[in-house]
Amino acid sequence: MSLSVDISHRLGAFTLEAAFESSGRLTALFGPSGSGKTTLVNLIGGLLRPERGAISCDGRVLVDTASGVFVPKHKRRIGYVFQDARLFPHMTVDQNLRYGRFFAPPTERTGSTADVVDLLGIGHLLDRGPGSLSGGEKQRVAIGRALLASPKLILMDEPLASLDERRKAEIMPYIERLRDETGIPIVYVSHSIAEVARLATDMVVLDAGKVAAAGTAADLLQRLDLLPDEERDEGGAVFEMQVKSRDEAFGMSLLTSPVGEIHVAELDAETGTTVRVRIRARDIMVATERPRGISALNVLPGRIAALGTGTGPFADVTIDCNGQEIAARITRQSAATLGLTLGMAVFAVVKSVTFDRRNTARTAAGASLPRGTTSNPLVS
Ligand SMILES: Nc1ncnc2c1ncn2[C@@H]1O[C@H](COP(=O)(O)OP(=O)(O)OP(=O)(O)O)[C@@H](O)[C@H]1O
Repeated sequence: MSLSVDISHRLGAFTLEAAFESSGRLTALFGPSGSGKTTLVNLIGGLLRPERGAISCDGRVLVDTASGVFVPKHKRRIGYVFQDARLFPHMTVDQNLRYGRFFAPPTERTGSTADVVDLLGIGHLLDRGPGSLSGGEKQRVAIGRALLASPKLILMDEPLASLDERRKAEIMPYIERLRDETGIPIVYVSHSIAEVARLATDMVVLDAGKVAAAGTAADLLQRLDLLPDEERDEGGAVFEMQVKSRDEAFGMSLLTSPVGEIHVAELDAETGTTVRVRIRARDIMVATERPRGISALNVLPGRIAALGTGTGPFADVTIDCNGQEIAARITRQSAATLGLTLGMAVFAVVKSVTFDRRNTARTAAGASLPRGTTSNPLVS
């Protein structure tokens, strides 16, 4: 899919001026509260008409103020999933799903109800009313209802925001399946880096109504400068890795990745599976010599490709490992003590226990996150 946006729109004192293109399977709109994420989603969905500009999806013009085109929202074929599921309380789950189906023109219906029910694991809920469902189950039904309308695009506006961590973890695999198995592009609003790292292929960072950056999630998640202070600890590299072998006795898995082999603990995935792994910048230690006699199992040789020290207590070190960049966050004092300089040979040290389940996710076979894990020349 390709989504192309170039619009300006004023709401009271706030002005959104956004221009970006995305061809991702799941494009995250990320930014602090009030940065314009929902306004942008409403403009894409046709709930708002922009003062200036154009939006097109897969070459189909949804709005273009220059030529006077404005496709009304019910003709855009866009599925919406909101923070609250907004199911009809007087209907059963099955009736809610059928309601979604009603909006797909018969000739354009893709995917059977049975397939959607299976994809989202909601078969056992069909006769129940929304009042008896958990928050996560409601959201799965809301996704099913949106999906059954055979949309060309799905807009998800903070769909996990009202769920606790356990429910979030429960629903994430279904959003991954939606992303990997249906082929329907998703625009996903979030202000959680953990969510974006797990789900997004692409990312648009909004700040005060402007696009601060747009690109692949793998590239932008390493840009710690783009992240708000409270989320900076969550930033870091995201790679797809293959499970090479498992050591049942120790509960360990060995993964092959673009940065080298990685040992992780407690990964519930079979040999040969592709998993998406996040290496948070704050979980990396930097050593100028190969460490010996330490417990950390992952020691990745590399070179310093960028060094951001500034005046605060932290230093952001980008390490090029095997042609792939990894962001590390250490103290400025450590950077000074070690005498870190651009091009210096170093080792990135990562403890295996930092790869908990929150930092690993399954991906569909052949899913292609590493469009973003670009190869960068060594800076020396
Ligand atoms: N109808 C309106 N009239 C005036 N200002 C508005 C209107 N709707 C939104 N705004 C303002 O526009 C700005 C962007 O709002 P928007 O809801 O798009 O932000 P957001 O990034 O989605 O925020 P959040 O993460 O809190 O949901 C905010 O400052 C908001 O107060």
